[in-house]
Amino acid sequence: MLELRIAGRDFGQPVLGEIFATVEKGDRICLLGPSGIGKTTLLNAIAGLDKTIPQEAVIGRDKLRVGYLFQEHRLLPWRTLSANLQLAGATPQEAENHLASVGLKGYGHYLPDQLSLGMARRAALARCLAVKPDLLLLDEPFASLDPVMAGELKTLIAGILDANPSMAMICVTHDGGDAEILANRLWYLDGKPARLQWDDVVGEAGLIDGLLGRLRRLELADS
Ligand SMILES: Nc1ncnc2c1ncn2[C@@H]1O[C@H](COP(=O)(O)OP(=O)(O)OP(=O)(O)O)[C@@H](O)[C@H]1O
Repeated sequence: MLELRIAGRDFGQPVLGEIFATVEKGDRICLLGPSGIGKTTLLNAIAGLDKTIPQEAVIGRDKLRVGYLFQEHRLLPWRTLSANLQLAGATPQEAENHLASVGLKGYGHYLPDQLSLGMARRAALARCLAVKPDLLLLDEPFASLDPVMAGELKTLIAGILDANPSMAMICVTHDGGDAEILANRLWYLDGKPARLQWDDVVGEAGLIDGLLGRLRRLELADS
């Protein structure tokens, strides 16, 4: 459904090197890698937000609806949640339904600033759903949430993916444990410039244990 042929990206100094990969329907990819290595840069390139990356570098994106959950909620602060979702393409009823599906039933008339961090993150996720995405891009969706809220959001996202088996997801995370719950595939970005050092399908418990073991050893080596 998507083919990446990204030649690279630099910001004065090289950040991303060549990135070659494909994303198929139903792929649930967790994108891991050291802090500052270029994970958000790669997500922006995939989303088409980085205008320095030629369109031909991300083949198939023009046919896809993409929902992007940024690190900040990026809801329009002067519009209600329902109005924010309607701007993304939902009808008023669909907006209510999407909000209910993320545990915000009855909050359609709230303004983003009236929400807690966790609620705002879920409202932003509802806005992603309003796009009816083929591809969901999540940039550290659990960052800054307390463990209970993070756990609830993880379960919510896993439920959304289970209910939409053809939807693909790429989720940036620092936590290999997230991958155990969400991923059927792992990307590991590293190097200067950064490349996908691993692109592994998670088929069996043993394989994911092996991958997470490798990751933990790298984390230990880093610290
Ligand atoms: N707009 C920009 N202008 C200049 N440098 C940038 C810009 N965006 C990113 N960078 C640089 O590119 C590198 C990669 O940044 P990026 O945010 O993609 O990393 P990351 O892996 O997502 O980091 P983290 O895990 O800490 O969120 C960093 O050195 C960053 O300073």
